[in-house]
Amino acid sequence: MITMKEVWKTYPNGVMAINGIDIHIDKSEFVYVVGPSGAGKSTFIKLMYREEKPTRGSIQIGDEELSKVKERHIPYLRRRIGVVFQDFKLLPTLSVYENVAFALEVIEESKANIRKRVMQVLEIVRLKNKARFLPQELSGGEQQRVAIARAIVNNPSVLIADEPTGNLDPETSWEIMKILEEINNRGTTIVMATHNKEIVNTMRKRVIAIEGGRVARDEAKGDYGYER
Ligand SMILES: Nc1ncnc2c1ncn2[C@@H]1O[C@H](COP(=O)(O)OP(=O)(O)OP(=O)(O)O)[C@@H](O)[C@H]1O
Repeated sequence: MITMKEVWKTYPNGVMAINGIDIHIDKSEFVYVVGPSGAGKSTFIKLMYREEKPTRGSIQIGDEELSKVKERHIPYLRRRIGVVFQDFKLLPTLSVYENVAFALEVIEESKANIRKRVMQVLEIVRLKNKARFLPQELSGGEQQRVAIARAIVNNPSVLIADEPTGNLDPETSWEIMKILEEINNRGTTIVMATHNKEIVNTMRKRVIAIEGGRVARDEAKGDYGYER
């Protein structure tokens, strides 16, 4: 599903964030990306959704080579790769419904299809009853659930999450993890960068540890491994 071959990333200021990474992630895997601050986790993840381009090497998602995707085709790529961020990134003046529908509208779906699909995903994240609310009227956990709904509305094969529980309390973080696990159980590959030791150590999924821009550890039922 996701293959990185000899991937390197040096930022324009000369920082070498990723220094030769080779990994393969299969369909339906759930993978945690861990590592010390500044280790390159966000860069690794940004390369996967084509927010950054590698300086060298190839990244393939499904049968698509990311470096060959043209700028104008990126919205279509995001249809197959959903992304969730620590700070939710919802549009503040749009309702829950509109925030989720927006992702479909940019690729010109019909109104009837939009309505059907948006209500389906709001049901998955258990927010159907708050479709008309504005983001500011929701708790942090609810806002993150909207962001997840938006990320999966196009039924992507891969969901990428960069610290999705970073702004949430432990209980709310677990609610988010439950939803991500349900989405994973439906067949979506999930890659999640996190500093949340408790979640990683409880879930016992594949753990890729990045240190100094390289894979320091890659374990099938791994643990967090750092004091934090
Ligand atoms: N846009 C950028 N331009 C220049 N350097 C950057 C940029 N983004 C990140 N870096 C640098 O690349 C290195 C890796 O950063 P990255 O954000 O990938 O680490 P991280 O593991 O996600 O850290 P954290 O856990 O603190 O979020 C750091 O030295 C950082 O300063």
